[in-house]
Amino acid sequence: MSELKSGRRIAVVLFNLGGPDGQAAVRPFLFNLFRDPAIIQAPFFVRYPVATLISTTRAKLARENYALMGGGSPLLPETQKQAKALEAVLAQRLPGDTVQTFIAMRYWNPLTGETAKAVKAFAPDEVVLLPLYPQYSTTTTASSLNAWKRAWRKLTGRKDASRTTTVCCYPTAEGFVQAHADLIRAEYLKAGSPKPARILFSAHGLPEKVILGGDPYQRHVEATAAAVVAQLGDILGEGVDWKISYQSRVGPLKWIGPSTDEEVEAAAKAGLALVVTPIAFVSEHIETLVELDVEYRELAYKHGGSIYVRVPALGVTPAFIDCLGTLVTQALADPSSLICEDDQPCAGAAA
Ligand SMILES: C=CC1=C(C)c2cc3[nH]c(cc4nc(cc5[nH]c(cc1n2)c(C)c5CCC(=O)O)C(CCC(=O)O)=C4C)c(C)c3C=C
Ligand SMILES: [Fe+2]
Ligand SMILES: [Fe+2]
Repeated sequence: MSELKSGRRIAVVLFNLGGPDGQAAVRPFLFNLFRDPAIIQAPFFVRYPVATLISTTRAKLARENYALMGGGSPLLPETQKQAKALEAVLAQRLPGDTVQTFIAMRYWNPLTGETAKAVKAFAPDEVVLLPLYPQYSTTTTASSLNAWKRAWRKLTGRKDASRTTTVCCYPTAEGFVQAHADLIRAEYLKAGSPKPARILFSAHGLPEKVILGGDPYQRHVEATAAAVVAQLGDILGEGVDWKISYQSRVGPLKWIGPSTDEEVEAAAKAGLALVVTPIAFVSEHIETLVELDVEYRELAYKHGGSIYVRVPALGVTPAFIDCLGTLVTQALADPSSLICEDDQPCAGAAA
């Protein structure tokens, strides 16, 4: 029997939010985002007009911001690089199997339904769902996984011969934490080890009511930051501290805090060098390249800050890709090993 015949066909589906691929896509992308019940918790007849209104009013500013990155979001090309790198790692680790990675975006191409068709055409024995959201949230992870479940069920119905395994979250996974710590240390040293300094872990925010409703995201972000801090004993301490803050607030609701803009302003006024690290995004996109690199940098300088260092997103950092590879092989070997790491199960654990 040939190696291929005896091996499994394994589809690994990477999930992310997606971003507009050009100026014309900005409004429909925003519409898709705001009509998602995971983002706006209201009945359809309210959500639809609200999505139309917000996507129309927000589109102008959003287009200007996407124009700063060449017109559209780099999220898909960045995710494609991660998918290729992961495929190479898995080809080495699972030499008897045929592994192919796929990308399913929630709000722009390649949309989940199209990806599900491509995965079906691949005829997998195993499907591993791997959200590129290390910290679980109903607004991201659950929304993406639910969209997948709907699309996959519609395509395969009762004839699904494959087994699906879900990696629900990995806020303190070893290689993920190590990759963050190494990147932070490298940037801090490159800046000349300034003191006094603050490492600011900036995560995408959420409306407070989402957290109060039981979403584990903030708890997961805090767990990630604590795990990274535990690796940074050599630079933290005398004259160097750390804090978590939340960015990218949208809409009139109260969001969790402290907000990154307030923290940047406060640190700059206090004469602290800032080392800002995106802790909940695993690739570069509008929230890192515009919000962190342009808006908050300007804010820091405006308030007297002189050193503002931005730590790159993880991208294809080998320790991170290796960690994704481990999550996939663990999922294949023992799906029950994928319980949430703080022993408080999140909704995705049973998916
Ligand atoms: C941890 C990741 C993310 C969470 C949690 C999240 C929640 C969330 N986002 C919005 C509104 C917007 N998000 C937008 C873009 C965007 N957000 C994330 C990640 C998380 N969002 C990513 C990866 C991106 C894509 C960036 C790109 O390059 O295209 C946008 C569009 C940009 C803008 O207009 O600012 C909006 C709007 C809400 C309301 C929310 C939770 C309720
Ligand atoms: Fe989880
Ligand atoms: Fe967002």
